[in-house]
Amino acid sequence: MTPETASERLIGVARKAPVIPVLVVEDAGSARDLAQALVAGGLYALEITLRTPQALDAIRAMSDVPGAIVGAGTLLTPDDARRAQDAGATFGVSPGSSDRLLDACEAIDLPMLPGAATATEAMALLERGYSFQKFFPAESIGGAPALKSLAAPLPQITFCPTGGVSLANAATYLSLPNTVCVGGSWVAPKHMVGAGDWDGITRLSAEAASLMVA
Ligand SMILES: O=C(O)C(=O)C[C@H](O)[C@H](O)COP(=O)(O)O
Repeated sequence: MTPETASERLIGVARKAPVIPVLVVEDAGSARDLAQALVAGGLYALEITLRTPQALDAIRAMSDVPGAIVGAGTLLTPDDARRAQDAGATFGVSPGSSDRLLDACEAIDLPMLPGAATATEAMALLERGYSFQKFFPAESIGGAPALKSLAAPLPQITFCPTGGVSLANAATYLSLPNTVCVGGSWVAPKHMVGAGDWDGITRLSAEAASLMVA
């Protein structure tokens, strides 16, 4: 899959809801309930980070939840991309990018949302064909003002800011012309997942889903 096609497809996915939950799953046994709770609130694209031993099993468990569009985050290596796809991930997300990782995702047709933190990184990804990028770690590299500044010289890049985004600042990002959605872990807090508070997570999901995109 070409980078152009990957970005186009993922922007389509990103437009389905203003927030992509970033999930760190410790217990694959509750992954299905978690995905159902988020989808019930109106968030469909889910990013399961490959940061826990249970992540691939969680992707497997979530991938047949009706309405869920399951992706894998924290993809760092070609092997990560292959294992995530084998488990059922339909897209990949990375905090940054490397040629090896992007080559692998293109070769196996896994649409990829690669990360950029500077104009130079964003330009390199654009040169390769990725017009949809994750802006990471959003809050600590200048937040919405920094992302707004990138929109002036690079209006052809659309971003999903992630890292430090919360209900309190998401609307500011979503009002930017170059932001189509945000990523964040706040919709599935560890204590609520641990307690199996699925109604509570559906409420957080619905609150996030009602945020307006400019
Ligand atoms: O794992 C990845 O692929 C990442 O790039 C990092 C995540 O996007 C952030 O850790 C989410 O940040 P918070 O919403 O502040 O918890």
